[in-house]
Amino acid sequence: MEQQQQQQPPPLEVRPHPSSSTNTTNTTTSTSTAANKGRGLYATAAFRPGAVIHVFAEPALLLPSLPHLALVCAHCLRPGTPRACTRCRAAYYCDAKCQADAWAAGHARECKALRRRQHQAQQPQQQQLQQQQQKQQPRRRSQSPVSSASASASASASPQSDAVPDQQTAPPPGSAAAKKATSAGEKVAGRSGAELPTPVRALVQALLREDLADALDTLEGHAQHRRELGGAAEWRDMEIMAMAGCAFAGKPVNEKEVRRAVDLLCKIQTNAFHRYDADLGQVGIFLEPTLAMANHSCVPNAMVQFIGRAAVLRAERNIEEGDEVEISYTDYTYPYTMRKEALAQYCFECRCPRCKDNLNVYQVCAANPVDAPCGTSLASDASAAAESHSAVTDEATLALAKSNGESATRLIEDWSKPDMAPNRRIQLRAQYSDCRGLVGGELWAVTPVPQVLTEISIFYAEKRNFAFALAVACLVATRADPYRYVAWFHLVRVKNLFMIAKLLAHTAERSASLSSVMSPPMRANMDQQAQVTLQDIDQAALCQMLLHMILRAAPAGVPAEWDLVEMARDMLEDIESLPGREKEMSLINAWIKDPASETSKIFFDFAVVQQVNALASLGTAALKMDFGIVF
Ligand SMILES: C[S@@+](CC[C@H](N)C(=O)[O-])C[C@H]1O[C@@H](n2cnc3c(N)ncnc32)[C@H](O)[C@@H]1O
Repeated sequence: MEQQQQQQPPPLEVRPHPSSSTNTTNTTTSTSTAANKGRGLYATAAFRPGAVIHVFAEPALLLPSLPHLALVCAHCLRPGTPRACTRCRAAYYCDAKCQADAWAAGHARECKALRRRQHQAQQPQQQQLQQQQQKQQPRRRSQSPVSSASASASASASPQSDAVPDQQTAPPPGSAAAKKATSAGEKVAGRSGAELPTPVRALVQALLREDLADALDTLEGHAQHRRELGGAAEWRDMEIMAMAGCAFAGKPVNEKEVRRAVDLLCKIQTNAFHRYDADLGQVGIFLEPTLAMANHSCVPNAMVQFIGRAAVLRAERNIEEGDEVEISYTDYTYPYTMRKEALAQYCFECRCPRCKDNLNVYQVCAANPVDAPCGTSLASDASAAAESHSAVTDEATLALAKSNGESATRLIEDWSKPDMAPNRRIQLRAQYSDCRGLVGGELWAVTPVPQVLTEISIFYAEKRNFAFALAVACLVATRADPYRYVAWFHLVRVKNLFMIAKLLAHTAERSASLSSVMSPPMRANMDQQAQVTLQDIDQAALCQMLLHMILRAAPAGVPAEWDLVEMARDMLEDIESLPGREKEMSLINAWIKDPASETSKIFFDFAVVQQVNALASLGTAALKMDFGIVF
């Protein structure tokens, strides 16, 4: 199926935004506005929410990020225990097939280039420092950073020697910018191929592979804008990386090459996707030239999901033929100013409805409903419920969502700094306390409340208090997720369903013994409530149905390769092999066969929606007792 889709041209057309006044291939000078978004992707067919628009199976660039080099396969980016390429030791693969495919796709040249640099990186540090000092002198007289690179290029033996700061652009010694610049130099100084920062590694590939450089040439990079407005230190970082890239790729480090390399870096920065893994975080970068034509909106009608090497473009809302297909470059549930900061790296200001009126998640949910087919959502009436939520109807709550959402998110980021965490429980209490205004206003879906609750659920699970972990996860899945991510198949929602299913597997197999840190009388009271709630629920049936919801949320045609689907299938096999569940199995099978029948709807509402909501209520009680805030 994947191959079939791959052979088909995408049902998409690349063309300039209707109100763009210039040919955007060359718009490198100014910040884009909504009226000048450059080119965009336009649908040549209609798509319903959840439909796969296209599978981009052959990325031009797919690269693990530096911290994940030894944790994911360099060819398919799947996590595991990959083995190193014995020649360069800078690429790891799951198996011989991935290695052979990667070799053919370009690693052959990269491997050679990286090995060529290996012995230089092993030079004694002292010797490198001496070289660096010798080369500093003449460069201080040069006018531009690029020409300074040119002056020293012929003498340059390693990327480190090219990383010497130019005085014209150097910030005052000891300033914050100077420290940053030094660290940028350190990023590449004396490193082996296996230690190259991800953008430099991407650049090396672009310099070695003409197909990739050609693809990048057609893309927007905002080089001039970045140079003029990005700040001298940032620009010098780019040049240092560009020089390192040239040196590693075996190119002359002269003005022309460095300028081209900086341009390529800008294009990579503007057009590459960051690939996230639920457990590992940002595992790598992905770039495909057609997909790179998709513009941004904070109320997007499409989303990208990564499966193995492929990027799957799916409709998030109804898309009609001729509509522009827009995706979100950042998490659209974050507060306005934080989205603005994140989007600044793409050199434009977003003017979507969410940004224009600084709407909260409930307002967006109420105004932009996405229908959920029967048996797919824990809150299929979320948009209707949002319409009457005080975050939509009451001015004071609206203002609270705006101001507290912003301030609490920034406070929580501060608490997440390593030196601010004396103890995990204290940290979580402080973070929950930062959310007290939002929780008091029943604003469960407003960032950072769901994020803090998810951390609390993980904390409970780590403490083996699976009942409370489950209850808090259900709170997120019912009171937050359907409002902040309106599409029932959104990855965050599906992952939270999986978290609930995994926790249910624990609570079902244990007697839900709870160990919280609250006072003994409270604990006794709470344990009892938890026990009663859990006893009332057929945990195996609930788990089984949640797993089937995950299977339904997978993109059609490519489910088998989706990690979540693989894990859900494994768990389902275990549950379905349990003896003595014939009655439950026949009900569940009827629901799977025809989820829209009246009996199935009643069954789903009772066995799933009501049970998860009962657990969510337990979650609010658990939070009050364990993380309660004295007002
Ligand atoms: C990945 S590219 C998308 C394709 C791009 N429009 C082009 O013509 O090459 C990202 C760039 O598109 C522009 N862009 C994307 N979304 C935009 C938006 N909502 N408003 C204004 N410009 C946008 C910005 O210039 C941004 O740096």
